[in-house]
Amino acid sequence: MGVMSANDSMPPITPLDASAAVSIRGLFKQFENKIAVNGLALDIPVGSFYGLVGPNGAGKTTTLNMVTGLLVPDGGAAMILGHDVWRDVNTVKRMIGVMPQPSQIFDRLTGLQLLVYAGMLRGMKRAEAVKRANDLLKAFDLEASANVIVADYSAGMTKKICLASAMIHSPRVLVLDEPFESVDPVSSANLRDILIEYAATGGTVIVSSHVMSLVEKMCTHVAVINRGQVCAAGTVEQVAAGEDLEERFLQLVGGRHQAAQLDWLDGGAQ
Ligand SMILES: Nc1ncnc2c1ncn2[C@@H]1O[C@H](COP(=O)(O)OP(=O)(O)OP(=O)(O)O)[C@@H](O)[C@H]1O
Repeated sequence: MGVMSANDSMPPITPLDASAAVSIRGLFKQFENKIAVNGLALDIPVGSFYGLVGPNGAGKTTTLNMVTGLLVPDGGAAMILGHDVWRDVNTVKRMIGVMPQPSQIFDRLTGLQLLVYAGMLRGMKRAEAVKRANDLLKAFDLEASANVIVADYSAGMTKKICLASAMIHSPRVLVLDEPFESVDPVSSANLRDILIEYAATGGTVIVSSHVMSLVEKMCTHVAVINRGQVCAAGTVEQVAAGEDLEERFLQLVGGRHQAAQLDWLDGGAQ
């Protein structure tokens, strides 16, 4: 093997894939002196259930915010179903459903009102929005709380109403940041079924999650993100490479250290 020149270490830049649900090249974002996303490239096929995993601060949320047109990148390009995200942001926003953070919703509305509002905001007629809102409340086990204001929901219920509000306009791509956090096992199994069926019928789901067992169980594909770059991506089987996905994740991102470093903790002994 010859000596590597600077050019050898730079991967060739392949063009954006217009047939992908999401195609990203050279995405870059810096906050003051912190590089959050560092030349990230990824293709997410249509109909896939794609997991984004990575340690805290790896750049997952920053990437998703840029790809969904919520945050302007410092460099790079992204396409959703063939449309350039920043040149054509309104078209892109019509095609995607982004789960809002609980702090971003109008929580003085009831669950039903919030969903109808989300539907009408996307241009739906009130009657259709009400019908779909009721279907979603039922699917998400929230029927009994339809007329309760969202501020009085538990954390898991709030998460579910946020997810429902991202789905009401039947988007072609769903982008979900930590959708299962605080959601109980029964609800999360129901949500999983809804999302798997949505992907099986041609929708694309992108989830960021720290729960490796869930990613392994429900995702068709996974990308491991570390320090603002993709360090492995492909089908779950390809990335796991014959091992448990969590084990593989730990190998890829490193960072395990000895618990003994906290010897003062000492089981709480005085
Ligand atoms: N608005 C901001 N201002 C300054 N730094 C930021 C901002 N947003 C993110 N960062 C920094 O960018 C890096 C990537 O953050 P990001 O939220 O994208 O990570 P993440 O992979 O989603 O992490 P987590 O798994 O903990 O949610 C972190 O170091 C974070 O501190």
